Amino acid sequence: MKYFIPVSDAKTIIETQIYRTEKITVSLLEAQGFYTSEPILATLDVPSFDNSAMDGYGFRFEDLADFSELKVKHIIPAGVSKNSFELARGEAVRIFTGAKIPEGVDTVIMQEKTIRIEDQIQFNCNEILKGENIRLKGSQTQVGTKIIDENTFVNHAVIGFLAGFGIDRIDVYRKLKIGLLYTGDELVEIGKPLLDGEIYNSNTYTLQSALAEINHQLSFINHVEDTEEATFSAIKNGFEMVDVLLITGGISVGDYDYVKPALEKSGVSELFYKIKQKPGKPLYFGKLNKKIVFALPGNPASVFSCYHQYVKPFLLGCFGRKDFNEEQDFAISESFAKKKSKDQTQFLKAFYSKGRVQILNAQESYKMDSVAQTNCLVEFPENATEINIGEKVTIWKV
Ligand SMILES: Nc1nc2c(c(=O)[nH]1)N[C@H]1C(S)=C(S)[C@@H](COP(=O)(O)OP(=O)(O)OC[C@H]3O[C@@H](n4cnc5c(N)ncnc54)[C@H](O)[C@@H]3O)O[C@H]1N2
Ligand code: MOO
Repeated sequence: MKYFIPVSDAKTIIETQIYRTEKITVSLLEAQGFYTSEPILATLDVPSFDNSAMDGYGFRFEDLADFSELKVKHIIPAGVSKNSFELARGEAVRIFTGAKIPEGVDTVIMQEKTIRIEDQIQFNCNEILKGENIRLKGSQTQVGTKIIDENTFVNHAVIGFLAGFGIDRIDVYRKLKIGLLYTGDELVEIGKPLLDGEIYNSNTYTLQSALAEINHQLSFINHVEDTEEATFSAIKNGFEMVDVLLITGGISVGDYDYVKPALEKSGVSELFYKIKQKPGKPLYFGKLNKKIVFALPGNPASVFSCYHQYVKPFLLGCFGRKDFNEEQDFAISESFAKKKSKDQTQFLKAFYSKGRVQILNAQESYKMDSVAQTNCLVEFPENATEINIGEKVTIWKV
């Protein structure tokens, strides 16, 4: 059991819990938002035959030495394989974009560069090179070559690329099943009026949309009453349905904070509780068999920061990703100087642009106005006591 640990220790502990989900096979369109679990090999040469890149005329380049005009003899639309003719000397074929190049043709001229008089075409031979406007078989990809690596994020571009090979099913890693419990009797759903002392639930919206941005969905979002029994049974039931349970609020030390005792009662092994950081000090990370739980502190900006620093890296890590948008050497701009005590990392809402980063006002964990403006978190390291203009810092893009 680790208590009140440095950020780096917390990240290491989380990393040791990252695991791969099973491989599943899904249809090409269903694969959107998943990561591939196997390399994919080309099932075809693409293009699978030599074809014309233009609407125009195809001919034998060497004929240009002997003929000042060519006679158009055959018509070849796309989708038609017409190779059953001999292209005689001095002849051309009328051909269209994507149509198969017939035997004998080695060059295509686009029609705008020609003058057609009845069945003859003329053009300036100096404007055309041998082989022009022909897309050669296998010039994009040759059959058997690797076209997609394992762990590739499947987006519309990848889907379109694979469709070009006629690939209709692919192997991907199953997505994690994630559920969300949120605690707090003061919380009201948007759309309902607020009574005195109540606030709108916003944390579940932050998390639901953050997960959507990484193509994950929540299996459920349940509001939990602030009682020990309700918290225990919500956690117990929640674990039955998911791989990863997220909880917000109720993880601190107040009389109505039942999450930690309920996790203990559910048999969860605590992997750490509390991090030397701001915001998000009382973050809890635990495990029940293979199932993972993150209990995030309820303050809205703590939820935002803990999601980016811990939850998202875990979820992406389970897909084999290690690119967590961390970038070094951003220079602090504008008149911002902040002192803090040693022994605490701070994640400061900030805005980066062109290698420079401006730390925003309103860093308190109940304030969301800076969260709405931020495009990165600046890491104010544990042992640093000041952060000054011009200083180079690490940022985490959000
Ligand atoms: N005596 C101490 N008190 C507190 C400590 C401490 O160390 N000793 N830590 C503070 C810190 S830091 C944090 S962070 C919070 C975390 O508290 P909880 O996780 O128990 O969260 P709650 O008390 O339930 O809520 C905190 C705050 O956030 C609001 N909240 C909660 N859920 C939502 C939601 N879904 N949407 C919007 N806002 C939400 C809630 O109303 C509270 O204002 O503890 C400090 N206290
Ligand atoms: O750690 Mo809390 O998130 O500072 O308010």
